Amino acid sequence: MSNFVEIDGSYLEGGGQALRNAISLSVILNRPVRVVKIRANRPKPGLSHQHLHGVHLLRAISQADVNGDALLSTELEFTPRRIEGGMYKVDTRTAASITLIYQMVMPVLLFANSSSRVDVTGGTNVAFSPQVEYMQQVLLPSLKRFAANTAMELTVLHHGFYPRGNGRCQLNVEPLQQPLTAAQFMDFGQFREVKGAAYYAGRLPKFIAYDLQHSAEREIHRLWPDHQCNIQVFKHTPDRARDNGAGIILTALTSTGCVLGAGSVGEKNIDGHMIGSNASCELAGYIKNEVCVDAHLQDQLIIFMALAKGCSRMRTCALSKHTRTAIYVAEQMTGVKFNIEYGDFGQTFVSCEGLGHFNNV
Ligand SMILES: Nc1ncnc2c1ncn2[C@@H]1O[C@H](COP(=O)(O)OP(=O)(O)OP(=O)(O)O)[C@@H](O)[C@H]1O
Repeated sequence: MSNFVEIDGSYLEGGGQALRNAISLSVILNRPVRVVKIRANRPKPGLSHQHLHGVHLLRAISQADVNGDALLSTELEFTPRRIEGGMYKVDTRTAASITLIYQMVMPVLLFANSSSRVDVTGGTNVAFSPQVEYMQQVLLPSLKRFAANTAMELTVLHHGFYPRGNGRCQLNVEPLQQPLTAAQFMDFGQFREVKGAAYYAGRLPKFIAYDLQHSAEREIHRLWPDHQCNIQVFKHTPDRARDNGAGIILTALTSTGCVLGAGSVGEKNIDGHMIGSNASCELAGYIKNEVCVDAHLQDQLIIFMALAKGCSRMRTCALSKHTRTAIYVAEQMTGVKFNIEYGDFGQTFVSCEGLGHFNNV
């Protein structure tokens, strides 16, 4: 009889995230996994470059046996061994999202037998994935709640955009000395300030970044005239970004240390006003509802909640399909149960008694 846990990649969101979480948990728990119907709900189903690079990176880290690791493959079997820290390098030669590759390895390397450095070349700011600044400013500080002394450091050496990529980052991870502890994201406290950056690079004109800045600041000042909203405009110099790119990243900070993020990367014929005001409206929604976890951080925290020792809780906005998918994968892989409750003003409360997993290597 097969000892693979089977994960249905078409469940709800039906994108790459089910695969990423399934393989990460497979490596951490040392449980072979078979993922079927990979990215079934995407126009081009199966593994894309980003997913394949992530799978190969985790294969190297865990000396896994892998079947089905080819571009556009819709089924993958992954049998890991142990988690080896060390130096790893990936060159995607595309604009594949660097942060989504990191999303796959970050939880794994916390349980490695030594320190790690993962150097990835690809896209740093690409659509439908966390911008690298989001990972630095929102995800990493939030993960500190699971392990105050977690040493994860993300450095951007070069920014890269769609379609060429050419971005380069380094992620350093120190392994945990004890299990992750349950994290609480329940107390919003008081809204303090909004910070952000409107950036442009390559041959794009300056006014795009000013449009992004003005429209975002206008919305925040209109709603909270007495609060600080400081959005800096800057140009990536050619030594920091070779190609055209522009976008905005905003964070709202609260008195209890919550960090909420919103932002967007410009595409062809970018309308700075529209993107800037969409980002600030998204952020304003979180602040008004006093949620502690934004719509994107939700799904990114699930794997850590499932692994931590004790009951983690989050107060967030409506659950995304990504989050429900992450919960499905975490429940199948770990056996933990997530509890979901609804508040009166559109908040959702998610809690979970985690595994308290620890790799004693
Ligand atoms: N604007 C954003 N800010 C932060 N995180 C984001 C943002 N947009 C998307 N994400 C995150 O990126 C991940 C995207 O997962 P998804 O499965 O859609 O991606 P994917 O692997 O590129 O797959 P696919 O190509 O199948 O969509 C999720 O974790 C989501 O929360």
